[in-house]
Amino acid sequence: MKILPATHPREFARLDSTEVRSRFLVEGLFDADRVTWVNSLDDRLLLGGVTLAGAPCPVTAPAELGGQALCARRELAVVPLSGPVTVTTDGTDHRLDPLDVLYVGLGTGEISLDGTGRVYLVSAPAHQHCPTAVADREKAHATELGEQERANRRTIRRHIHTDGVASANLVLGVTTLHPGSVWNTMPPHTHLRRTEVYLYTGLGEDDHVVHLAGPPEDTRPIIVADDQAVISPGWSIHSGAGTRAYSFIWAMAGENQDYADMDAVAVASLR
Ligand SMILES: O=C(O)C(=O)C[C@H](O)C(=O)CO
Repeated sequence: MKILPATHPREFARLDSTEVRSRFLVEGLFDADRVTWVNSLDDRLLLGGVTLAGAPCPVTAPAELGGQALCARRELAVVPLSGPVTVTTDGTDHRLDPLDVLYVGLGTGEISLDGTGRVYLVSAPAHQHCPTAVADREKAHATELGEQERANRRTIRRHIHTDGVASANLVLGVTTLHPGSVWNTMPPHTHLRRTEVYLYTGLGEDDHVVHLAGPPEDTRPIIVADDQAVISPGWSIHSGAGTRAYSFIWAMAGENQDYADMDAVAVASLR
């Protein structure tokens, strides 16, 4: 498993683009038939992915977690990027369409995936059990944001959050850009109290997102392809412009679960 240690924000400014990519960009998550894991030591967010080909695929903990079951001290979100997919948790089946979300609570034993298509996994440490539940796309709390003139009209769906499917730590949702809009999260923000990961999807082979990362006064672009993720430590902005409309799955863990706990950054102050 690839492990991504934390980076000091002052060090960030000295990294070249290869080094920025190797520390913050998560690629190659969707191998066939077996889950690939990447562990960010920022808030111990564990990111996984697999491409299912019609056979059951167990979701087990990477060896580096110390030999216990994945949800022995963690919770998990399962998000099919294509599908449909059936997730079985301790003998119960949950059917998910693309961009539905299954929350899997602390203490769950056996987890397996079946179906076809790519499945994204996000796990965070948990200290209390919350019930396993489907947070489907149609029932998610949805907010419309942005303006056509700023090319940033988008729908933000919150799936795992304080007023929706409850969790101990993880907060997760899906933002979808309207056709013709390309900017997400601009004006940007930071939230020192939480790490956030964006997994961009729906771009196709030829389109990319220019994701902006780093302290607001010293940002760097990261060119992101379809089904790749970017880790944003609490000190980093996370915003991007695509070469077309797209969706992204945002997932956070840390000190609180308050979606609105953001430190806004003025566009004019960005460097
Ligand atoms: O488009 C947006 O704006 C977002 O989706 C913002 C994310 O939800 C986020 O960054 C939450 O901290």
